[in-house]
Amino acid sequence: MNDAHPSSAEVGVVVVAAGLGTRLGAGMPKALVPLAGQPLVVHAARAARGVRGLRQLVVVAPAPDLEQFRALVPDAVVVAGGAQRTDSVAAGLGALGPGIDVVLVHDAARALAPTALFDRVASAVREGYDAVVPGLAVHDTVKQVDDAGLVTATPDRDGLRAVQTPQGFTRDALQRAHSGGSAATDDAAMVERSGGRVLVIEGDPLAEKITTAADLQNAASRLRPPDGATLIVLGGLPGVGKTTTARALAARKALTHLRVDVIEQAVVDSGLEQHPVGEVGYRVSYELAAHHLDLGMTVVADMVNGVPYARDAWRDLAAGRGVRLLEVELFCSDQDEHRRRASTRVGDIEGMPQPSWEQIQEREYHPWQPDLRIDTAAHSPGRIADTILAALAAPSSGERITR
Ligand SMILES: Nc1ccn([C@@H]2O[C@H](COP(=O)(O)OP(=O)(O)OP(=O)(O)O)[C@@H](O)[C@H]2O)c(=O)n1
Ligand SMILES: C[C@](O)(CO)[C@H](O)COP(=O)(O)O
Repeated sequence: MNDAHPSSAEVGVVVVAAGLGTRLGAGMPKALVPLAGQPLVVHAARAARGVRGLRQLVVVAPAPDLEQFRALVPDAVVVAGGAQRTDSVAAGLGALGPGIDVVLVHDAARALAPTALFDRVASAVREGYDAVVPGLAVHDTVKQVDDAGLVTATPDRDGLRAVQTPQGFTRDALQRAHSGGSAATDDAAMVERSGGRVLVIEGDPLAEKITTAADLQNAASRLRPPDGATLIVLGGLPGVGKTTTARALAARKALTHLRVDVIEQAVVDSGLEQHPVGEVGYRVSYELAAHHLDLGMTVVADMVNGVPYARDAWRDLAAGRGVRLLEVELFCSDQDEHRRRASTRVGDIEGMPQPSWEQIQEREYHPWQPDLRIDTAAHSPGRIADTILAALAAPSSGERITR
């Protein structure tokens, strides 16, 4: 084991997407093949982009298609790959800028690997390993055979793991392994050969590789939303009535109410942070929302959602899971009424500070184009909930509505 990396280590992710996809046989590079309406490389980049401490995203694409990949993943450095996967990883590694200590190498073909897996791998590298690889236990008995098919060994399957990506490395270890000029079907094998210590951590069935048409179908069925799963994103300044609206919705329909204040106070109570806790509440909300959407629940995200980053994260999450998204902005057109609400409201979460009217007015809040804008000065909470449920029942028209 190497000396532990500081937890502030900056992460670079290399998504290798330069393969031809011969076994899939889609008539185009595999990373461009659509899954739930978006190319595999877009799914893979979305998950990679969420990893904590990301400094740079590199996508390695087939040489003739660089411009197409640049348009699909505009925030990535896109470089041309080589004939073998190892060559493509080397090209990606060469494109990484300074200040990166931890490198994650990921197959675009493992398009559904979740961000949480990237985070777990990166954290384990920071604990001080040269390489960290996610893997799943092998359930079949595996035989080793010779060229004639004769069995030469039956390894104990308890000691076997089928490994996945993202695979994580200290930058030094990965560069050392690649400088040896050898090749392998995964980069961890090269680190093993160069004497590095490689840790296998628990993988994720979602990170399975899409190799054949049947794999693509399986991935599509994982993404197909259970009937009715919908993400309702509420947004608006503190005191406009988001939580009241969410409660009115919950009284009418079984749903998951994700209230960021509850999460933030729990984090503070745990002693990990103090108010204001930064983005942790939002990040926990994204993960919980994904989990509940996968269970087929409708989820109401109740938080200010004032900045484009948060709104984009919700959009990406809904698109990635193929669920309907309804963005609802609540506002209070009557300033006196808004101020009255802000100054008279009694917090129902012990320990959670209430923002003052001045703090509310200074809160960062960018103009938005949601599906629905509702004036809470003009409608009762019950009426607002009914309006939102009516919008859910209607087929999505793409029209922006203000009430
Ligand atoms: N020369 C190569 C070969 C593979 N890859 C990438 O490595 C990952 C794993 O490879 P695989 O799933 O085998 O993809 P393909 O090589 O495209 O598939 P096939 O062998 O069926 O052609 C994929 O994301 C693929 O794009 C790459 O970047 N460069
Ligand atoms: C890196 C890898 O995905 C780990 O399972 C795998 O080895 C890639 O192999 P492929 O032959 O390029 O699909």
